[in-house]
Amino acid sequence: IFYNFQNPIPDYFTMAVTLLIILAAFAVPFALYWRKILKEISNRHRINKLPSVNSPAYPLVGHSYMFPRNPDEMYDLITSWLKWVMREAKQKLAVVWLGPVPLVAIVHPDAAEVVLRSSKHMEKSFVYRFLHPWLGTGLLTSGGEKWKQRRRLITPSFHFNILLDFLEVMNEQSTKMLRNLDAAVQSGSKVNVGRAITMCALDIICETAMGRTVNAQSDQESEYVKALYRISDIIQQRQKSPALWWDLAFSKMAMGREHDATIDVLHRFTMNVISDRAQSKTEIKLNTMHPQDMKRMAFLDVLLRAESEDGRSLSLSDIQEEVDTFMFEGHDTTAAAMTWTIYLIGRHPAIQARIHEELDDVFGGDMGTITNSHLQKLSLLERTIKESLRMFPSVPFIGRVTTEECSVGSHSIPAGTQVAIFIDSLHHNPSVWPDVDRFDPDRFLPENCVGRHPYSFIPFSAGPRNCIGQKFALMEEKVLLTQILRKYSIHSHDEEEDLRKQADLILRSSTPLNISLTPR
Ligand code: HEM
Repeated sequence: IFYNFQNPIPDYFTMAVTLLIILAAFAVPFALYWRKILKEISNRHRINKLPSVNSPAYPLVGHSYMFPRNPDEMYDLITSWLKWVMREAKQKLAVVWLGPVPLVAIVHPDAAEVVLRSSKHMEKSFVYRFLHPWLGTGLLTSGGEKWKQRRRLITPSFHFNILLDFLEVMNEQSTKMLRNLDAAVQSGSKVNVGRAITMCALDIICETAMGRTVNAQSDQESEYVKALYRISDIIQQRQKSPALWWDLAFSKMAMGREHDATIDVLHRFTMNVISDRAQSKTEIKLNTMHPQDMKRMAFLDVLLRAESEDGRSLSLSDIQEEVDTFMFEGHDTTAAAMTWTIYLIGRHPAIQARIHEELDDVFGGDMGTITNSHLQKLSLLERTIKESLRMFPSVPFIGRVTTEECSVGSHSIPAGTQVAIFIDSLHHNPSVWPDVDRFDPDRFLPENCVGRHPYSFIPFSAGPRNCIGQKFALMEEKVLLTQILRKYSIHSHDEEEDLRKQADLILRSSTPLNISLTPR
């Protein structure tokens, strides 16, 4: 527009103005954001010095040109890259470029320790934001001061006395599960062990978190149960498909509207339960309660009585965030872990025979209530649970953002970097675990753990932001597995080589596991 076609001799004034406008277009943002821009350039420079995976990354698209069309195959691709990083490149971390955004993938305990042990890198990465509409910013998703206060307030809910009480719920619900399995075995119909375990774990978490039974094992049509499964599905699809990331556009899509309606069902249910329990709660405060008064309290009841040092308590909507978080974190994780354990036991008859022997020693054929003193004696079962969490960790990776620069050996990770600790890869790192693909519960015998890096086995994460529910999870796993194994022999028909891991929010098999039960 500044060029005069009638008179092609340059108009110096116009040219000067044009030049000034172009300079201003660059100079103004630079003047405003020069610190940020220089920092970003320097960060990119440092990230480019970090090891990467065995495929080239290109400007702007990064490694995304390699990403499979089917998002379910994405995990396979990343884990195969990380296998190369551990085995061939022998590195502790590697950068994967998600388009223009670098993600530092951690596969070695030295690097995991740097991120997890510090109280500096506790902010969660961007993928957790898809959980916010449902879970708000509860313990799992919050950060900073809010997380610290909540963690302090919620920790007493996992007091040993309260967990012991939950053993009663676990016994009752798992007896129902066994009855359902017995009926299926006797009728000769195909037994879906994974489904039976999952519904039982759901009944347990509903009763322990909210003090309310949803009877998932008998009523699979419950509106709440259906909503719980649907929302996990939708969130998983969102996480995997960048096309669904933009909130405004998503809210206009059919899936977005279903997402909102489903969350509405979940929130209405939990808020009703919370309001009911709040009205009926006694005025006794948690720190002045006698253990006897705590009998059969749900997490929710404990939260209603929780008080910080300065006398502040949680509001009903704060409690809702936490109850929803327990519902999300507290059953699919344990159900996946138990299903994998059953699968592995069914593939390894020699280990199964030893577990049966241990159960016979402890119970002497008694099929009655399982007590804490029984659980303490089931050391092989516990090692088997750990080994299966090593091979198939329910939470296969966790994401953080570094809040300040940190170093792993000679590598430096700048502040503000997205980091993912690939627990599944770290648990298969041959520099830590000899014969990584072999199922061997005796790796966890005390004498075999001597000298092992404390961050080499982290199914429940580690450091200040580790899983608050790990004791609950191990107790539940032992109870349900004991119920099944006291009575049945297990046979798993799928070969290990035919399994495909699918990592959404939770690590599962991409197809239902084919497992049969025979009375012992
Ligand atoms: C086998 C079962 C389980 C596994 C493998 C597991 C694993 C994990 C992992 C890896 C984290 C860290 C997540 C992150 O940093 O993003 C976590 C956090 C958490 N888990 Fe679990 N979990 C299990 C069971 C449970 C149960 C039964 C509950 C509750 C009853 C629970 C409640 C939580 C909560 C509230 C957090 C957030 C803790 C915080 O950030 O302070 N988990 N879990």
